[in-house]
Amino acid sequence: MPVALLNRVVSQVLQKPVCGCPTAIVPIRFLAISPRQVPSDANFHSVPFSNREHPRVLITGGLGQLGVGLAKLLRKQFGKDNVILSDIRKPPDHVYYSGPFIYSDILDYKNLREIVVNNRITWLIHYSALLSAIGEANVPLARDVNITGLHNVLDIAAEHSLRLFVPSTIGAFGPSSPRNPTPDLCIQRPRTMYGVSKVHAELIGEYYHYRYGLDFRCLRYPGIISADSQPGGGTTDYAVQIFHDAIKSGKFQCNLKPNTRLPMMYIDDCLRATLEIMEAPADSLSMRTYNINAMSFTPEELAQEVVKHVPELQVTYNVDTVRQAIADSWPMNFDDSNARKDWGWKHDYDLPELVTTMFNFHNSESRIAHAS
Ligand SMILES: NC(=O)C1=CN([C@@H]2O[C@H](COP(=O)(O)OP(=O)(O)OC[C@H]3O[C@@H](n4cnc5c(N)ncnc54)[C@H](O)[C@@H]3O)[C@@H](O)[C@H]2O)C=CC1
Ligand SMILES: CC(=O)[C@H](N)C(=O)O
Repeated sequence: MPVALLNRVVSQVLQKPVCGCPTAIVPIRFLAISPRQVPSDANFHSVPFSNREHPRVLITGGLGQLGVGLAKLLRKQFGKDNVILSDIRKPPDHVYYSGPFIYSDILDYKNLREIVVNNRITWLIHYSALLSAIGEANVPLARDVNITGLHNVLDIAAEHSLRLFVPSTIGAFGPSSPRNPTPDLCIQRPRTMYGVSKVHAELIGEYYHYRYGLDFRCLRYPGIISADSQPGGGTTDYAVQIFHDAIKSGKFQCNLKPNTRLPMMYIDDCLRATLEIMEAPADSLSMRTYNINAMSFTPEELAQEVVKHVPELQVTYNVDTVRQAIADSWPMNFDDSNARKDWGWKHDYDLPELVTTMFNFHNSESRIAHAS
């Protein structure tokens, strides 16, 4: 590329758009600075995305606590065949027959690229990860999946002009962050591999946005509570387990201290927020990574609410030192005022509604089980 043209291109790239952030306005291939070393004349197979068309969505790590519910929500909105779930695990029957499923290991760059190309993907929701507690139990694997896997996803998303969503977490903060409340922008020095990998995801995602024009969007989720899916090895898992144990045995042994306060959210709010940030006009986003919040409670406060539905519940405490140390370094309350201001984020579920909804779900499930 001649120097004069290159200079013009670079100065265009650094122009400030309406949202106030410099965004690349020419395709990466013209700059010949693609994130992977691909030839500058390569055909990227990118499909122009028009607002009138439904997006073609790929969800990685889709068989965990959140992916199946998100696929259901997105399929309602965009059509069953436009949303592909993927994972390295075998899907249960009800998932396999509910819409497209494909094997995808995010550590296999070529396979992931092939899936994106062959299915004309325009949105990528990157859910694969090892969560906080399980990540501490297997640090090398957590590093591979959460960091190397993310690099594959980022490069493919940049090369194919995808809109990319990567969730971050309250775990991206650490003991030196302000904990009550924790704002969007503050010191982030997490002490887990999970947290370190998520800070890395936030930073490199934003870097790709400014450097290559990648449409990167990121929400920091609190601990998510769901009725019909199991958590995958995190510090906030107790807040899901208590419902199962209350119904099954009337006894619950909590692995965090009774006064451990953490931000939490019901899954429906979390999935709706994810759809909303993905659909938000780019010029409404003053940032690319937002805190979102709904409620904040301790195990003791949750148990008091659960006892209203299961009065005989007995709660004991047997503290897991690894999880407790993680929880003690995380935010107690999350400040999500920027999300509320910029793109209208609003949660629906506070603690009482959450608990009632969880019991309504479990009661209807057990009625179905008894009837059949
Ligand atoms: N569930 C929660 O409370 C929160 C979740 N998040 C984030 O949301 C995302 C989804 O979370 P969950 O569904 O709870 O996680 P999960 O742990 O339940 O599921 C993760 C999935 O990733 C898959 N996976 C692992 N290695 C893989 C690989 N090499 N290739 C492809 N897939 C692989 C696993 O098989 C699993 O199904 C994660 O990125 C997590 O960090 C953030 C904050 C809170
Ligand atoms: C809050 C999270 O990111 C997750 N649930 C975990 O506890 O690791």
